[in-house]
Amino acid sequence: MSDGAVSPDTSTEIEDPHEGGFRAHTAITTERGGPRYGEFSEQVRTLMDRARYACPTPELTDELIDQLAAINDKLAAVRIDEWHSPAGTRIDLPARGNITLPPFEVTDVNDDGVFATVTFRDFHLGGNKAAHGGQVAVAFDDLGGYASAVAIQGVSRTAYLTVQYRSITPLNTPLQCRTWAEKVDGRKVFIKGTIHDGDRLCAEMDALFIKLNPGQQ
Ligand SMILES: CCCCCCCCCCCCCC(=O)SCCNC(=O)CCNC(=O)[C@H](O)C(C)(C)COP(=O)(O)OP(=O)(O)OC[C@H]1O[C@@H](n2cnc3c(N)ncnc32)[C@H](O)[C@@H]1OP(=O)(O)O
Repeated sequence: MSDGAVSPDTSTEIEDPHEGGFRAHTAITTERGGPRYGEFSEQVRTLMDRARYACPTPELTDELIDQLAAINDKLAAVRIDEWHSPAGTRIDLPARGNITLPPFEVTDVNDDGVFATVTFRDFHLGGNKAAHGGQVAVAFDDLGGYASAVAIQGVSRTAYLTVQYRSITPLNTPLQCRTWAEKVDGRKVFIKGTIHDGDRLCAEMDALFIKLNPGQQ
């Protein structure tokens, strides 16, 4: 750490023996970042929402830059590796606490796949109040990876992922996402997915995930 500051979190920055690019033994947690980490994530998302639609005066922009720079300095001082950060490992929070994903809540995992409620926010705007197509693919990639992990009980990477955009995917609306393994052929896991707004199909996914070999990055 360049400024000599020592964060309590960095004490957990230990090398974890692992089998590939995605670590099979990434420690999931409900505690990292403290009991209010979910509120912190929500504030970050709200910041992105507000920034997306804000038109600040030049004076307010100056003020915000200073405030955000101060916040960024505080966060830089507690930077940690991806395997131990709360973002991505807090399984009690929407999208495992990963603020880069459209927030989703997994509601069921069973033989029919992974079922989740996903809500695209203001900052996922593509245009005319619809979600950006790339953000729809992000949701599918993560929840498709989840379905692949369930199917093979291991880690995989996306080889391809195609999305058919069937109708507008609305913002700020809880949507029903389902992803499931259609077929497993050796290391190849063929994944399908849908996102619905009620009865209306918004988008469909067709993807191939490849199970990583031991030691594969
Ligand atoms: C409670 C907590 C739950 C936690 C859940 C966590 C979920 C997290 C979810 C996060 C999710 C995030 C996920 C992400 O974001 S992953 C990030 C995005 N993906 C990547 O960066 C992947 C980049 N590509 C690669 O690394 C390699 O190409 C891979 C690993 C994919 C395959 O290279 P590898 O050298 O290993 O394998 P191979 O080349 O011998 O191929 C093997 C077989 O596959 C067939 N093949 C390969 N590619 C294609 C293709 N494009 N179309 C059709 N077929 C294809 C191939 O013909 C062969 O078939 P066959 O000859 O055997 O029949």
